[in-house]
Amino acid sequence: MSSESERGPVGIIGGTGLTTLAGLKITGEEARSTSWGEPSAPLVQGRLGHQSVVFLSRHGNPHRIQPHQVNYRANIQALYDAGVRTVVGVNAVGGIHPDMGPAHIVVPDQIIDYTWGRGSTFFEGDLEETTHIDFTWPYDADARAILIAAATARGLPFSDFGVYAATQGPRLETAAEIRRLERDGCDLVGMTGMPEAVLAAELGMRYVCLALVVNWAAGKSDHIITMEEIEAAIEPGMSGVKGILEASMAELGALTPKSS
Ligand SMILES: CSC[C@H]1O[C@H](OP(=O)(O)O)[C@H](O)[C@@H]1O
Ligand code: HPA
Repeated sequence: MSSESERGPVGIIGGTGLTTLAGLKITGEEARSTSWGEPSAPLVQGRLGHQSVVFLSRHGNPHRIQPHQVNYRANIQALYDAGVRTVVGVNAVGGIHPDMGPAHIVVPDQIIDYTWGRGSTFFEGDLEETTHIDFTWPYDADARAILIAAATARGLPFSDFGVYAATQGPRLETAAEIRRLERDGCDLVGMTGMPEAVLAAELGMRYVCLALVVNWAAGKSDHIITMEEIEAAIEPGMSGVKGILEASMAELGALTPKSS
């Protein structure tokens, strides 16, 4: 744990249904440029309770950037440059696991990357050495424990495990693709979990995913997936997500940076 005066801001990357963070007491806004390009939106600085927070809307504000076109490197680099060393990535997902239907909240413990063609590493160009980071546990254990405790205390429909399948999008999956992901051991499906998680790891940041199930994945219900269904699940579900964020911010902010 670090002392109050040493604390940097906690980063929150909001996704679908979380373009802005209600409850964040905004103190400033900063348009940051990075050597990887422009992040999706200006960084919004503020406080959740006593903890300073930097909020970034993954798909821009308004929501307009497709999942395969997000500049993940610029987003993570901009947060790093703003002093963020712990990041919560909030994701809307489809549920594959039979217990993970709409409104369920999950703190996944693993991820499988099915994306392609994205800028997925900072180790590129004319470098002096090769670097292969360990990525056995893609999500930070301490940050996971904090979110899990907050979700448990609030009595929300919630799972403290799950394998997130990161697909390319922007289309949703076929039923056969979902059956394949299930055979692979995936519990949830979304389009943005990678390379966000690995880029944070490459910079030595703590990264954790807080996922809200907004629909049954393709073929897991008796109907096709509609945006109306997703929008209906987002509003109530995100209020639970915000409650978890508020309840866990101080502890997340007190985590010692991994690479200090
Ligand atoms: C049908 S909504 C798909 C959209 O929602 C998720 O976004 P995010 O992870 O940023 O919350 C998913 O990955 C897709 O981008
Ligand atoms: O069913 C889905 N598939 C991929 N991404 C998603 N994001 C929300 N729901 C889904």
